[in-house]
Amino acid sequence: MVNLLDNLISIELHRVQVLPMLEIRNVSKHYSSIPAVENVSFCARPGEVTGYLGPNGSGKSTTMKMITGLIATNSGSILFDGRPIHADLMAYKQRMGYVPEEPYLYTHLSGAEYLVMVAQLRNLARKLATERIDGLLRLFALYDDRHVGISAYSKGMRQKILLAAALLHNPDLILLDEPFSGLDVGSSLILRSLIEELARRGKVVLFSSHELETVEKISSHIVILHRGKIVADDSIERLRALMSLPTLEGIFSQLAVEQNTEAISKQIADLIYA
Ligand SMILES: Nc1ncnc2c1ncn2[C@@H]1O[C@H](COP(=O)(O)OP(=O)(O)OP(=O)(O)O)[C@@H](O)[C@H]1O
Repeated sequence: MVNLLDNLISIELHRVQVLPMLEIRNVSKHYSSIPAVENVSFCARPGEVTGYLGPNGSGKSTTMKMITGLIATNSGSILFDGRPIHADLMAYKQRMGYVPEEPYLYTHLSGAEYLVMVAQLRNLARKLATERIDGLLRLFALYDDRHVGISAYSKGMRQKILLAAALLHNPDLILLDEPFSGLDVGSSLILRSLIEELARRGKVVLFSSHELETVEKISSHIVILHRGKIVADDSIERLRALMSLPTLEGIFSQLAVEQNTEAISKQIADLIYA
């Protein structure tokens, strides 16, 4: 009986250990002498959607870029699956999909050509790549425009290409920096469900957004940054209970909005009428 219990515990421990987890430990970044991110620590777990929030300039994109390995930290460490990401950055990048805030695309390529290039960089087998690219282009409603140059794509179409490129290799870690930017209502609803579905299937999903209603609907875990520092790191339910506030907007306003928004809007209107 004891042996059986030991075995069960060891199987459970093993199961817990093999689940990939993203850990940010005391990470700081400054540009020249200006601090952008200060001593930030949090975890994003598989099966959860972690919403990363903060006002403009609070350090969200800087954190995302450090997690991708695109920019270096000044201090602290970032671990995935228990290993520092820089221990084998190439292997880590094969497991990561990233949608950047700015759409850096080769606009002289068509949507299909761009995805083929990404598939090659990801070392995807040709047949698998063709199937996935065709499927993603159809599902993102880009198939009819697949041979059109990206320079002629709308903002939303470019965003969908970025999303397809980030998901093509079925990554374990999905980093989405304002992924709803430019998407129409239908596409946003698809992306919302997709984020939830990918988390349900065990992916680690970290996404930043200013759309608090969406974040509230799909995130199980909320991290809020303010001036480069973490001011909240908890489940949405616990944040609501702890702060006795019913909505994420109320919680966010209390923790991270300093301006008197009504007064400022009135001042702007008064200014242009003067
Ligand atoms: N390349 C850079 N050089 C110098 N300062 C930078 C650079 N990138 C970001 N910063 C500064 O770092 C701080 C954090 O910027 P960051 O882009 O991470 O904020 P953010 O939370 O993503 O903002 P937003 O919501 O507006 O996208 C800001 O003060 C910004 O001016």
